[in-house]
Amino acid sequence: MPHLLRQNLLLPASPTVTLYDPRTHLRHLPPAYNTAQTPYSRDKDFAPQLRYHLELPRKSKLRPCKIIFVGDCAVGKTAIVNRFCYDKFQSNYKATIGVDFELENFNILGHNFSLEISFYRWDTAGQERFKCIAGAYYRNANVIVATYDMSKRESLNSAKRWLANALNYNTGQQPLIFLVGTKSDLLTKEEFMSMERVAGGAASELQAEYWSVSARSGYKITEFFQRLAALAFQTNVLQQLKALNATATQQPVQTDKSQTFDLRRYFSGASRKQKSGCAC
Ligand SMILES: Nc1nc2c(ncn2[C@@H]2O[C@H](COP(=O)(O)OP(=O)(O)OP(=O)(O)O)[C@@H](O)[C@H]2O)c(=O)[nH]1
Repeated sequence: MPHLLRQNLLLPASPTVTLYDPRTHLRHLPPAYNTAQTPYSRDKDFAPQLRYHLELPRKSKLRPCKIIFVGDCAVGKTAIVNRFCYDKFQSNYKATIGVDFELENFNILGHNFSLEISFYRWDTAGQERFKCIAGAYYRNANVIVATYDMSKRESLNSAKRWLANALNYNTGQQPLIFLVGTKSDLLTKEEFMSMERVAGGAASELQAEYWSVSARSGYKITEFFQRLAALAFQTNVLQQLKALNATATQQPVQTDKSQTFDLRRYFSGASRKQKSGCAC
């Protein structure tokens, strides 16, 4: 056990403490808002090959996940993020100027995974100077969250346009797409159900996963972010696994072609060699 020499006393080193937070510590894949209607996994758990890959001794560090929120001004983008990150809600509207940015750390299956969340405004008068950074904001998004205000039906059409614009900057990759209806607390039960039917249809067309939320009441905010983080994590790890497999198949290590290539044996063998100091 490592010791520290403090004031001539041998004291045990204090253990690294990771506080357990049920909001951000995930061990299973959280369900979709509507499990019958999602383009993504309907399983109750992560893909088996993901758990298998995470056990491998040689895997690269997980890249942070870039999430962009798009949608009309005042639909509630900032409020959703603030409710999840700080558990706070402000009823007075303060317009976002340029880009706002939040970092949220998850621990998924024992691995650290960060979400880089940003929301951006560039379409209002006097903010033309921010247009030049639009490309940087949109590009390389792992997740796009298109938001609309459930109490303003026209904002759903705007959300579709915002999403199309963001996708134009991400043609080389396939970001996860969510369509999120905000301010569900402002609707009666009938209005809510009617709006969900319309927006659910739009989400299917857009091949997006649909969620209704309320930053004011907190309705489905945590569930939404947990689902988003877990799906982004799974996509990230499976992409890494695919890249490793591609590299491994380009460098055959077996001469007997009748045997299938076992990635786990290959990497565990490599790590044993390293530990024993064998240079061959
Ligand atoms: N009733 C209700 N009001 C909300 C909710 N979410 C946001 N609002 C209000 O809607 C207004 C706009 O919210 P913001 O989160 O600032 O909207 P935004 O999309 O970030 O706006 P921009 O910064 O202009 O892009 C504020 O007055 C919020 O208090 C909600 O869930 N329920």
